[in-house]
Amino acid sequence: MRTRMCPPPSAPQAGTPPGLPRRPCGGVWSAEVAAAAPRGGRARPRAGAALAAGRCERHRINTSCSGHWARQFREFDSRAYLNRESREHFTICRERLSRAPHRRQPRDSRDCLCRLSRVHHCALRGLRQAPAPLPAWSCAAGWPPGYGIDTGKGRDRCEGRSSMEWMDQVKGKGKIGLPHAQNSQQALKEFTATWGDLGPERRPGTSAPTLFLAAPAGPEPLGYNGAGVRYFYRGSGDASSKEARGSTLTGGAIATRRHRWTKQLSSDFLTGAAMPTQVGGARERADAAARRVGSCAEAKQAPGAPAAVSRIDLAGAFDRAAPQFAIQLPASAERVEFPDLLRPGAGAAGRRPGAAPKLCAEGLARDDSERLVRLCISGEARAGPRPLARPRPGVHACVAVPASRRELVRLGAWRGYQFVGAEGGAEWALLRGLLSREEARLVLSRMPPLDAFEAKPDSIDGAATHEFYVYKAARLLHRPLDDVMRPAMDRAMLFVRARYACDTCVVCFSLVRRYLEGERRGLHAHQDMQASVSVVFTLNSEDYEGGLFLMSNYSAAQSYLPLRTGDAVVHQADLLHGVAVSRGNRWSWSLWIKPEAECNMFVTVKGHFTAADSDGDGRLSIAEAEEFARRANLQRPSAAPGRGREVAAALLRVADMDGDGLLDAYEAFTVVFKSTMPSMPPRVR
Ligand SMILES: O=C(O)CCC(=O)C(=O)O
Ligand SMILES: [Fe+2]
Repeated sequence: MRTRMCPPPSAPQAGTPPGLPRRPCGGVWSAEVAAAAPRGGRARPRAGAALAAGRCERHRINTSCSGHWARQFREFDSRAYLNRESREHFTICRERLSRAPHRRQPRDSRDCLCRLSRVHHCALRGLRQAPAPLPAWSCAAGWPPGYGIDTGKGRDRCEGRSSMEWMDQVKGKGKIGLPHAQNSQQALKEFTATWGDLGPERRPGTSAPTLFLAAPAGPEPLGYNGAGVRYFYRGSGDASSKEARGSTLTGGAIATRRHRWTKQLSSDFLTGAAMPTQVGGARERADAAARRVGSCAEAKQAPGAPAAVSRIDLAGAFDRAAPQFAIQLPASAERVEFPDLLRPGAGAAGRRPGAAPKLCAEGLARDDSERLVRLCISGEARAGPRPLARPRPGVHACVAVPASRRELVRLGAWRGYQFVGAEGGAEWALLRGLLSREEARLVLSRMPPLDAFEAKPDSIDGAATHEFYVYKAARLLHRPLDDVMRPAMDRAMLFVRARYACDTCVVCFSLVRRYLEGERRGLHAHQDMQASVSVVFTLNSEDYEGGLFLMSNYSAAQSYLPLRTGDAVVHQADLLHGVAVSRGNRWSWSLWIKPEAECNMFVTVKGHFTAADSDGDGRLSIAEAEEFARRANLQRPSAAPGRGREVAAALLRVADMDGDGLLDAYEAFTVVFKSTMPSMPPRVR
């Protein structure tokens, strides 16, 4: 291990404060270091911080130079939120430095460090000088212009918050950077009002979208998730590949002009794990990762065990940074025990044994118990894409069930329990057995054939929806299902009308979703922006593991509601939720409820679409899109009056998800959908 200083540069150094040695790797000491330097002594900033801030200081490196260099470089490259200018600058720096005097293989860690710090320094200088500053709203707490970087140490210049946390807050609550918005609904409303400004050509100085995570000059393709929140692309380590720009920040769907919608695991944002670096194959990678998570998280009924006992096999590899899994508490469970959590060496060949974990909490899960239980399992994980050199102790898996309290509810002749809770400030209610078991059985028995289900790209993840509509825009489409669903729907509406100030609310959409093995395994975390109130019924909890999860923000752990067949979850558009099924086939039935006038809008939009589609081929060309935009009164703030073609071009750019240059009805509806969000009626009870 060496601790020598870099050789002094031959040129005299300007700007070296008295009391400090000549700066070893070129440049000047930062004011911060100078201030921290003891009189006549030498500053000793922490090595990591010093590197990240571009200072060169005594530093010990105990690893091979090239490996260390490469690792640091990769980290910097992938973590920095670079806008285009910074990225170019960074690339130039990298190239220049690779041709610089240090080009020869570094002889030791000292040379390595010098080169490393020079790259950092150069790149950071580039960042500071980036001509396109981040807009003021990029961080409410005042992220200085031109400086948007996460050093990988979890800190940035955004008032001490890591940019990760900051992003989190933006995505989860929509509050940061939105000085006028009181809540995410309002924020998103403001956001969607600027829909026309989506697009790569947005320039600084134009009116800023209210919820926008990228520098205006950032990598071009932008997309938004189900909540209407736009993400920008994280810089990729592979600068040579344009496709690599598709590597995304986190959860939700990303749409680009060039690429179809891609899936993304939400967990990788915080952990940095399983971060796909290229769009090509991102879906496959996400699927593989989902499978990995699924396979490690099995909650099984032990063969021959009494029905009340459930067993968890932590099998296979799981994400060491954020292993998560869900179990369904068996409906009949009185006591839930996990006697054999991890059997060392058991299972698939090549699996590494882990130290036996211990149960840190156990819970009772009686039917209709006062609260839903939460179970945690602690242990040490050795599994993973690469075994950990030193397993980390601590809680590695939690069967997280949101906290709740139980209340008795009467809805007409129906009497039952509701569990109420809140996740990330968004309230939910679980109505146990709002649909009776018999009704659930009838619903399943009347299910239309699989090919009658829609397979359009889902607005959340772009994959086939596999959903069947019983009502669309309040119009009944399938009587056989409605006949058996109606009593439960009426009960749900009694509940909704009593709980929310929404007298004119109607069931605007009623749909069944299926999550079949080999077909669809889940739905990314999202908010239901298409409904004022959503009601989701569980139709067959016995047949699958996993299910509906809630999240308090996009980086938070998923907590699973222990739903049983017939249970209904009622929530509003602010609840972040998704679906993950790790085994079996799942069916759910959702009601999307909104004020009648807002619901009728779909009929109006459909009328506009049909009227604009002059050749009747079901798809709008740019000329037809112009007519559609005019009729639907879609506006683009920065477009001059009378510039209809410009509006239509922006509309196509934003809405044309399959990139065929035309707008089909689904694409047109989606964009209108997102630009006209429902109100969120206040809760009255
Ligand atoms: O299938 C479910 O349980 C929920 C579906 C959902 O969240 C949605 O369609 O928005
Ligand atoms: Fe949803």
